[in-house]
Amino acid sequence: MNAINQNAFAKPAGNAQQSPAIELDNVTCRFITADGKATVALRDFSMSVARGEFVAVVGPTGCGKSTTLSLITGLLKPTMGQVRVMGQPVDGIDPRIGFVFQNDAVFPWRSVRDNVAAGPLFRGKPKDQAYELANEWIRRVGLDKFGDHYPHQLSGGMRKRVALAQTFINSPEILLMDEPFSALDMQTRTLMQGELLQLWSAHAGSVVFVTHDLEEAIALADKVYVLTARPATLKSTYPIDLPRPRVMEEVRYEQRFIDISRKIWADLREEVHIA
Ligand SMILES: Nc1ncnc2c1ncn2[C@@H]1O[C@H](COP(=O)(O)OP(=O)(O)OP(=O)(O)O)[C@@H](O)[C@H]1O
Repeated sequence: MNAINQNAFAKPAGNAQQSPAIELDNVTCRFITADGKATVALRDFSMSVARGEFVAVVGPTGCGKSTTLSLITGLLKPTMGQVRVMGQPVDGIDPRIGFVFQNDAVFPWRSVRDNVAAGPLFRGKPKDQAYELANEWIRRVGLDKFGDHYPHQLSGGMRKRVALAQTFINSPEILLMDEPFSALDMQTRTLMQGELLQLWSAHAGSVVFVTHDLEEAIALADKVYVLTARPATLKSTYPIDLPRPRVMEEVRYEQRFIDISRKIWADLREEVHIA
């Protein structure tokens, strides 16, 4: 992928006194299933993501990580507590938020170019401008030769690049990622992690990255949140003081990385066993 040094994330206006990008205050989220049973996914959970911060969320399977993202997007409302984005209570779908999920959100019947242009077109950009921007993003994610290809003609890693272009083209101030790379093989995954950091580091956006993979969380993030087994609440928070830029192929062999991994895993392991 080409080096990226232009703004993809919209720079938030204002100064350091601003509210955090995302705040969850004592949030509880309870689901009532069709047979009337209650499941508490999150309990009294608080989290704060600063503007420009890269936060990773880890926790045992089924604890409530994806639920956290759904609360930030406004797809779910908390049973108790408050969720704020840029200082305002969440109220419906916020166009400042972009998503990348495990499953590609590409339209299989559209070419790469049409997929990438879809966001700006939907937001009302004139067609020529939307396609000019799409071509620029296709180039930035290294898919110049594949603009006319369809998703089924691409590898998993290439489809993920389309997903990143589709998301970054909308200049999100907040990017929510739910195990975006977990379906990729190890090498492609490492490449994509590096590409994501390149995109993110050039901009002022905030990222919440949910993953099962503790090493991925540490390699990418400024801060790792460890959740408890369900009902999830915050178990601990770890600032990751590894210097940036980080080289994904090398960072996990550094002694500091190994020390941090060991510490967080000791914490996470207890919860995985409970789950
Ligand atoms: N819409 C829903 N209705 C009922 N229960 C739900 C709903 N969404 C999630 N849950 C339940 O809430 C709990 C938390 O789910 P969530 O998907 O947030 O966990 P997760 O930590 O992301 O899981 P995983 O690690 O397996 O991806 C699970 O027990 C799940 O079954």
